[in-house]
Amino acid sequence: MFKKKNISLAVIRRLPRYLRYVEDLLNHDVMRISSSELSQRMGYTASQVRQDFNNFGGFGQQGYGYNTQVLYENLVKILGLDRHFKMIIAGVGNLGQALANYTNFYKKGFRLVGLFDVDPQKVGRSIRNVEIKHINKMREFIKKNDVDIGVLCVPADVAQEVANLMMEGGIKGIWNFTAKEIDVKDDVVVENVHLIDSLMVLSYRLNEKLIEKENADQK
Ligand SMILES: NC(=O)c1ccc[n+]([C@@H]2O[C@H](COP(=O)([O-])OP(=O)(O)OC[C@H]3O[C@@H](n4cnc5c(N)ncnc54)[C@H](O)[C@@H]3O)[C@@H](O)[C@H]2O)c1
Repeated sequence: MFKKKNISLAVIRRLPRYLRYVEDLLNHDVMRISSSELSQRMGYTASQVRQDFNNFGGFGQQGYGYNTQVLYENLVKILGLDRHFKMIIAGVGNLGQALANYTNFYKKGFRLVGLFDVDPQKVGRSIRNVEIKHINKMREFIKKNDVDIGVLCVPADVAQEVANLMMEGGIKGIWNFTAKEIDVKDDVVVENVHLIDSLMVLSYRLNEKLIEKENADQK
């Protein structure tokens, strides 16, 4: 359906932002947008937007721009959001519980089907009607339910061990929140998340502004 070539990770990382933006246009009944308007509003160049979309065949028409509904549907397909992936969380502590309670994942097609922990105080309790099971039940659960994504929210020192259990069950993708870089089989996809990286980028930009101000004050 779409041109499948080696799409750079930088392009892929821009797609969710396009989707969010186009979704917002649709919510405001904007049914059509030019690439220059889209780019201006998003802070990209028009040629970048065209290039990004051309990776997937391009969805615009010369002189018309983009039909926002068509663009939205294409972005959903490209991102695989129409597949409704099944997801489990291993480690139901502060972060695991926050993620389990975040209903927007469900709205985007990620279905939370299992929660796993070792803590006897947590096992048996439920979050949003999903029961927390002991980690020793996870491998069979993944197999039986054909789970796609495993979310790793355990302490770093057991991350690889828990990731191995996920892979033995046949998990296809791991969303790794731990600080540990995990080793995975070739057919398993890993996405590492470090909120602190984003905070450090904020710190960098804040620092630049403060330096600018300090230099201006000294003049
Ligand atoms: N990437 C990020 O931005 C980010 C942000 C916050 C936390 N983290 C990381 O996420 C992880 C969880 O953080 P937290 O604050 O929720 O910690 P937490 O201590 O509140 O929760 C950890 C949970 O893992 C469980 N656990 C321990 N060993 C286990 C095992 N072998 N199998 C299954 N469950 C097990 C514990 O019982 C506990 O419920 C940590 O590795 C932390 O560093 C990452």
